[in-house]
Amino acid sequence: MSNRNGIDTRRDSSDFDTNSTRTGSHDDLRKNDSSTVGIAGNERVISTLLESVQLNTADKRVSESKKAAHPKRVTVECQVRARIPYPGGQFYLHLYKNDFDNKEHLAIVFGNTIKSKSLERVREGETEMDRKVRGASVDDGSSHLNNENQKALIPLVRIHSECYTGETVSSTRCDCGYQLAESMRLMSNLNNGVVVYLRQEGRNIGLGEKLKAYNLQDMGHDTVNANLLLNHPADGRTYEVARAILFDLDCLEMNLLTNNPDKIKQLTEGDCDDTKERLTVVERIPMIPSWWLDGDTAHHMETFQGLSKPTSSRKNSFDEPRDSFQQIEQKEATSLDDATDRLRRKSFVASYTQLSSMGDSAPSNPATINPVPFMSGFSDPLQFSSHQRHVRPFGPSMAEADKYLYTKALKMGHMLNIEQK
Ligand SMILES: Nc1nc2c(ncn2[C@@H]2O[C@H](COP(=O)(O)OP(=O)(O)OP(=O)(O)O)[C@@H](O)[C@H]2O)c(=O)[nH]1
Repeated sequence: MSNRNGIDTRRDSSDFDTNSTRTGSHDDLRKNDSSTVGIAGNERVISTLLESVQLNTADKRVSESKKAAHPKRVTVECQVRARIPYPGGQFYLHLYKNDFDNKEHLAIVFGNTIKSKSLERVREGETEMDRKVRGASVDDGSSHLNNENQKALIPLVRIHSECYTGETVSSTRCDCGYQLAESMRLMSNLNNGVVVYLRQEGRNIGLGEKLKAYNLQDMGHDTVNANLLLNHPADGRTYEVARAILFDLDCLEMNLLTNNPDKIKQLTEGDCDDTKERLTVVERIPMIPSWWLDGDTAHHMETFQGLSKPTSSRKNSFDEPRDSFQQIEQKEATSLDDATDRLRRKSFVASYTQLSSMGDSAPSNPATINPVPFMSGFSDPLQFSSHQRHVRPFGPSMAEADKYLYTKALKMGHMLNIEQK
């Protein structure tokens, strides 16, 4: 199968190699869906399926090394850039087209120094107004390329895969909403960073298949087995589009926010274009779930303060003087639109403090705790902006996300210290 640009978009068949046990998995599932044989009730079928899962996990490991050995080179073009104000400040949203798939991948850029080469390129026949409308600068487009400041700091980067459930409707089955909000908060604080937002819903199996996987998880399977039972790889994502976007944004060196070693491997493996330039991850910044840290004010920012060991001649953005937690709180609070929102925020923080101090006896639904004295009408954190809600999820409500995180650590090799929990 080729995409409209003639590029082969088929999954590498070796990635999804079938064997005799595997080919049966869909059928077995269908059998198990029937009213006579439930998945939980048939041990023989379960053990066959699990055997198949183990075999395929082994296949997957082999195929992943093959996948990484031949990274594709992809061309991207930024179509438009626009400023987006949000409760934590503002960023520049970049929308990309590419010749690998027909999805609109995005870059969420913080600070003024990171610019897209393809957006700035002068297009034939365009007027000044055309450039303004697509968000390009109105000089000849080359000034930013000589800007020494642009090269001064190593940006904080996150490669983030779309998760409608976690980000838009605040699912606590996974940590995706938190990861996106926390990355944005850190980048906003540094005023320097990029979230490459890839449309890879459900680790690239799509929302419909992910929802089926959720139903399998409700029958007792973990996130890896659920994917395999649906005949998908545990993780089918590749990162050549991300690599091309970072190259376009001139972010060749970066501090990368991730726990996923496969991302680092794939990102840094292939070259970007005929210049043969490659991306370098100067430092991996772990994504530690905030609810695993001690105390309600324990903060991601503090956890990697002082960790920075720049290996390049460029300055590391973490070496710059940085706001304390209280200053960040104040900055975020004052960026809210009006006094009412500030009151809501105080109320939210107070609720959170109250909940944390209750330890194990905390109710799983934070809305059931006593209204905080500050302004009881706004004590329900769900009334707060989704962004803020994701930055500080309530520990007791994240039990299912914790299960998901354990599986990522134990079965997918993600670098998460589950003893920290
Ligand atoms: N198939 C599947 N996808 C899921 C599930 N839960 C979350 N996702 C998707 O997983 C993607 C995020 O990947 P993760 O494995 O959580 O994390 P990661 O991006 O690999 O690693 P980090 O960089 O450390 O965050 C998003 O596209 C989510 O929609 C699930 O149970 N099944």
